[in-house]
Amino acid sequence: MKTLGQFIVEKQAEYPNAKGELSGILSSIRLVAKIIHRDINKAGLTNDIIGNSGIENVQGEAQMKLDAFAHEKMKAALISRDEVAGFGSEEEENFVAFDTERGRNAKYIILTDPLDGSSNIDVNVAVGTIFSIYRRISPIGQPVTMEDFLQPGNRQVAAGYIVYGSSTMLVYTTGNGVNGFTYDPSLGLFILSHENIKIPEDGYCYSINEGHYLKFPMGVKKYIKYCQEEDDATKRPYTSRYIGSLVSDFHRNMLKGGIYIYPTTTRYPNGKLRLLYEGNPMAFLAEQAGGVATDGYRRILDIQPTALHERTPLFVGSKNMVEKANAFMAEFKE
Ligand SMILES: O=P(O)(O)OC[C@H]1O[C@](O)(COP(=O)(O)O)[C@@H](O)[C@@H]1O
Ligand SMILES: [Mg+2]
Ligand SMILES: [Mg+2]
Repeated sequence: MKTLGQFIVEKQAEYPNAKGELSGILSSIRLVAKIIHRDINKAGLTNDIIGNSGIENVQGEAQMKLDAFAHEKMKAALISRDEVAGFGSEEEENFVAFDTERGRNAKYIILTDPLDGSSNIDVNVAVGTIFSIYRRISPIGQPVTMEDFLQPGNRQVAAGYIVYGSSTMLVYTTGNGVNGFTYDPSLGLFILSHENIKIPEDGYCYSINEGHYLKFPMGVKKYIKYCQEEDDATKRPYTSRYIGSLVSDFHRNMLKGGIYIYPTTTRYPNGKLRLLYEGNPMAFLAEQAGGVATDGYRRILDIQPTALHERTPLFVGSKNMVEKANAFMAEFKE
């Protein structure tokens, strides 16, 4: 049995010239995971984190109480770190510069989706937390600026997610592979349970909200038809699996193989998912595990962001499946 703490000490050399700095941030994220795990597991008993918060978030979506709760816990945990200079969140319109002596001299910024899968909170279906870490590019000694947050995903130094499912897991990368840790509430520890995760090159399911089918790009329609036609004597059909939490669909596909697609739709002409705290961290993790992540045409990690909450279509998962879907997108490029 190896705890997250022991693993971090053992892998210190992996952190890009950040001896122990990233480990400090990860230990704060681990703390947040424990708090959210504890409160999610009794959510049904209280009204503190069930239901809408009563406000609309910057996305124009009804914010759930747990969205706000998770956001506050992440912010509180990170603002107290010597290593963190600022914070960008799905739940806050602008980034937050930690404008203190400590914050101005800190080296890293964090982007987060504090609670992913909000539509599932009240119905006891798995949800998650996503984080993405960059070194700042603005000069040390000053408050961070928007340019620190608008870096392409290929500049991430770490990324990960927590999935609050049948068990709570923390899965992250620092650019040297992907490792998964399962939380043992009886010990209060995250234990290494999935070392060096590699996503199968092919998989068994596609995760797409087919409610938008009629408005999907032709390439996506053709890919869905391809998945269904694969059902013959030699090959099991691809199964449709859509949980409605990116973290949960992504995590299953990481372990079993599969593809998650959220393309452009009428309601989301640029796709629904946000590039900075959903697309980029998941793309970094997928590539580190041998998978692929595109917007249907371009590598997600090469996209130059222009706004904190900009959205992107997302095709992510098993190499062969994403490449096949991209081939259909190219064939029917509109
Ligand atoms: O309900 P839809 O349109 O299928 O969208 C589901 C997707 O939206 C999301 O819930 C968006 O994330 P948030 O819950 O953090 O806003 C993803 O987790 C999920 O994959
Ligand atoms: Mg989300
Ligand atoms: Mg969210």
